[in-house]
Amino acid sequence: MALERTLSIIKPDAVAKNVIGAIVNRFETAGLRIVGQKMMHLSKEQAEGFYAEHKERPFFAALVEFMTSGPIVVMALEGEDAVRKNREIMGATNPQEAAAGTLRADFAETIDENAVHGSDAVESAAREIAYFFSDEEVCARTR
Ligand SMILES: Nc1ncnc2c1ncn2[C@@H]1O[C@H](COP(=O)(O)OP(=O)(O)OP(=O)(O)O)[C@@H](O)[C@H]1O
Repeated sequence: MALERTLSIIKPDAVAKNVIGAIVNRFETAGLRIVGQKMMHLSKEQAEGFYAEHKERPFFAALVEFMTSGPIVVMALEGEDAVRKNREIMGATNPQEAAAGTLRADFAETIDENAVHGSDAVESAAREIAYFFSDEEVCARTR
């Protein structure tokens, strides 16, 4: 199985609930390693740029408003099959449909405030990691 990297975001609702550590623990327990991490408060332009593929969707303005409502934690995660594994740990986009024991089942209530983001493919992961991190900010785990 391939060693991959993926982007994870702990969204403003989960940061406000003070569950950063609980969420990080799920990733580490599943064997994913953090290779980049920072807290940011996105500007409107940064949030619009990140979610540009959704700009024609009816929920776009609300999504940007939510993502700029407070700080987030962005992480580059590395591991075997990291993209799929991260999405499995997150659960379905709509927390009402998320499997028991997933992050969205445990830490989110609604589809518009759903605790976490995870890249959906290796290609989008590379683009999304580069959106938030310079090369120097992503560190190889050498020991
Ligand atoms: N019908 C909707 N109503 C409100 N917000 C939505 C809706 N669909 C998606 N969103 C918001 O837009 C985000 C991006 O939607 P997308 O379809 O890419 O879901 P996802 O890939 O599961 O989530 P993410 O990209 O955040 O990991 C969702 O996480 C959610 O916050």
